[in-house]
Amino acid sequence: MGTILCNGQILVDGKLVKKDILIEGTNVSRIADSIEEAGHEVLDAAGKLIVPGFIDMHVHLREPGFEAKETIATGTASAARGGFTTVACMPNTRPVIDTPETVRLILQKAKEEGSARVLPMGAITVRELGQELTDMAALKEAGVIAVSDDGVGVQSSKMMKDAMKVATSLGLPVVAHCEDDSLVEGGCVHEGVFSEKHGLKGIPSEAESIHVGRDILLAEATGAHYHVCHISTAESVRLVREAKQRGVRVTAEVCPHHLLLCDEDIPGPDANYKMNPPLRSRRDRQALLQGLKDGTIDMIVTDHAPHTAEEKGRGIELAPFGIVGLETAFPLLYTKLVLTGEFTLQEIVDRMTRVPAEVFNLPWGALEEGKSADIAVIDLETEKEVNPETFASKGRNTPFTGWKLKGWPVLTMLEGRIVWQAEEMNSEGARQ
Ligand SMILES: NC(=O)N[C@@H](CC(=O)O)C(=O)O
Ligand SMILES: [Zn+2]
Ligand SMILES: [Zn+2]
Repeated sequence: MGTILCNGQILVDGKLVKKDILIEGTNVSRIADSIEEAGHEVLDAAGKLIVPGFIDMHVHLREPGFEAKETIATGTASAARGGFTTVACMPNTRPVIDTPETVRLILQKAKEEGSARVLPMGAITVRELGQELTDMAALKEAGVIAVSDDGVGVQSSKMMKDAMKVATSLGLPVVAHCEDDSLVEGGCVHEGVFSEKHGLKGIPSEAESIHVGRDILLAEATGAHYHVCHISTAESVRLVREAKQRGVRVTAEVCPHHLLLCDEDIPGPDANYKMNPPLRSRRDRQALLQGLKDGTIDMIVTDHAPHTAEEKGRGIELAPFGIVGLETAFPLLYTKLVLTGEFTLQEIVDRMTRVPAEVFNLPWGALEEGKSADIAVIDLETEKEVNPETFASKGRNTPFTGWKLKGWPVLTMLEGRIVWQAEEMNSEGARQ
């Protein structure tokens, strides 16, 4: 017996079209105007949007080592609630994902307890200390899909160049957290209007852009696929745009919070507005929107970075950087970028499905007959307030509390298995 998702709307060349979808086993077996076949479970998706499960190439699941912040079980449950079926997890765990054993542990846990598919990223350097390259061949063999020292920048140009050479020989993208430590020196927010007003140490834009520029040159020299993490400055966007025009293999991701907020929007010294890179200026935010629009920035990721309430309660200077994002990403983007007319629904969905799949050469991100039944069903009508108490994530650290949003995922399917289902999506039973 399969499942028929009936009467939902799918995106076809930018238009919403009503279709029935038959899911059998782990795959989509048929998409048609109407599927009347008897003997299947029927789920009524009337009026709902049906999209491929979202792919998030930048998530912190925190396990092993930081289970008070998040676990593979809670982080992937959070993903499922947000309509994500595939998440790439960053290696800044304890231990760092720098050995095949840790890769295997994560894959095993994800298989046993996960509500989303987990793709581990391996570290570039041992313990992310920037001193010695990891055994990338062994990491790849164990299942990593890319390498990254996310959480810190690779300070040495020589180390980064060597990393690119090895990664390229193995076909692994180099995913870079771009941050020059010598320019950061204890900053906690963007160096700009907010830092000045509150007398806080700022993080200048060049701290990021310098690495982007350096790494583009290194990618050009080595032929590496270089991917810029959480891009946040106008200068970084310009550098990526120019590099793409010259044919360098560079791709980039941006987070919803950088697209929707700037430092002027921070109401006060609240650690829920503290993340790395920080919320930049109004001009930077405009450059990110433009970069996403024109394809300079390829994809949207959350950089879901849960921390405990105790950690985030230490004040803006002492609290760790990071905010959660999986459960609010699509509603934020839909309400603030699609309903406002700045982006089309197709543009936003593509940057969360098809594009990350293409960039990282993954076989998911499309809703097609014969493909994996990774599906998100989304209610575009009901407005709800963001309430962190309802999150499946252990993290409550979000600046979006109380925002009134539409576009909430109500059902998520991973390889044909329902991994999140809002009450309103209860099955009507088998069709006779
Ligand atoms: N983005 C953040 O503010 N924090 C991330 C690290 C990172 O993504 O660089 C974390 O691990 O908490
Ligand atoms: Zn980072
Ligand atoms: Zn991160």
